[in-house]
Amino acid sequence: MPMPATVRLVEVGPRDGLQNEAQPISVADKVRLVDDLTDAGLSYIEVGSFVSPRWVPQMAGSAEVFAGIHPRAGVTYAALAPNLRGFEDALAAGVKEVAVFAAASEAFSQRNINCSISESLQRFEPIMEAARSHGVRVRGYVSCVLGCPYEGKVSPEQVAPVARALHDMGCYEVSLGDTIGTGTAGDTRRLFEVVSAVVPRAQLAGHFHDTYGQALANVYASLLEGISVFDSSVAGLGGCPYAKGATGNIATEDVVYLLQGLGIETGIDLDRLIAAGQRISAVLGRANGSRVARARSAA
Ligand SMILES: CC(C)(COP(=O)([O-])OP(=O)([O-])OC[C@H]1O[C@@H](n2cnc3c(N)ncnc32)[C@H](O)[C@@H]1OP(=O)([O-])[O-])[C@@H](O)C(=O)NCCC(=O)NCCSC(=O)C[C@@](C)(O)CC(=O)[O-]
Repeated sequence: MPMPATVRLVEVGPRDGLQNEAQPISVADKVRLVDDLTDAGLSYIEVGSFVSPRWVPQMAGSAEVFAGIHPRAGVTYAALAPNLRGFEDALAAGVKEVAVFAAASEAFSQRNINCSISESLQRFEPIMEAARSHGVRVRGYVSCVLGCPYEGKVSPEQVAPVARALHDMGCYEVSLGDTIGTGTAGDTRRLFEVVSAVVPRAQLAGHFHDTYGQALANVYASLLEGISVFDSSVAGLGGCPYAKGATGNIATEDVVYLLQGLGIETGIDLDRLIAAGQRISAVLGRANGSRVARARSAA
């Protein structure tokens, strides 16, 4: 399988990254992060979520964040919507692209969105219908594709039908999430081999958390499988509120560095990206989770 010539990065730091922070983060700081990422050349930024504030308090101000950012032409600013209520709130906030999220494990589905996998898929149908009528594009996520915090090992055969269902209902792309970061490069290759039999590779994305330090290897394994879209988080921010012990996503800076070394263009300015990650890390009072950013900032 030839390596892709170009790669698109989906920046999930403002959403997947910040949703897991216990401390309050102001709307102004969130807006600044999104604007910094826009300036760094990211073409796709997941800005927030229209979910229940009881479940994920940190995403409560997402409409205000959307109102405050300075959108740039050609950049997609997206939000998560778990149900029709979330979709309608996103639409009212001017959101043009949403993501629905399912899981490959029943226990995670219950803990994350309070329903079974099949109920979640039924819940997404009215979102797809409303999205079609409003010209809103919908991306799909499957969580726990390589392991579940409650059920342990998850097989690619469990993932494939969920990915297929999202694709069949109209998600233009399905992102496969290693929520707890236990997957290895071998697991990742097999995952894409199996799932690509039901969803074309060009419509699959990789979403790797770095809990076990395998995320960059998993991106490389995915490239070998012809996958060309990856979710990542500036400064490696993040985790998942319903996956105890899960660390952040793979750091965007580290993926950009890997891709530059492979001669794969992303259009991202690494220096500006590092500056964005340093700024938000300072706001949060935590070490930058990107190895590249730490090395460059120490130099
Ligand atoms: C799905 C629900 C809402 C079900 O939650 P529920 O409690 O079953 O919902 P409900 O329909 O029974 O409603 C309960 C209350 O929530 C309200 N409500 C209902 N919907 C909304 C909404 N959209 N926005 C705001 N409020 C809402 C609703 O109005 C009601 O309010 P009350 O009458 O009690 O005052 C809840 O479980 C939820 O919000 N879950 C979100 C979980 C979440 O955001 N998880 C993190 C994102 S997924 C992730 O990070 C993984 C990913 C994507 O990154 C990939 C990976 O790494 O795996």
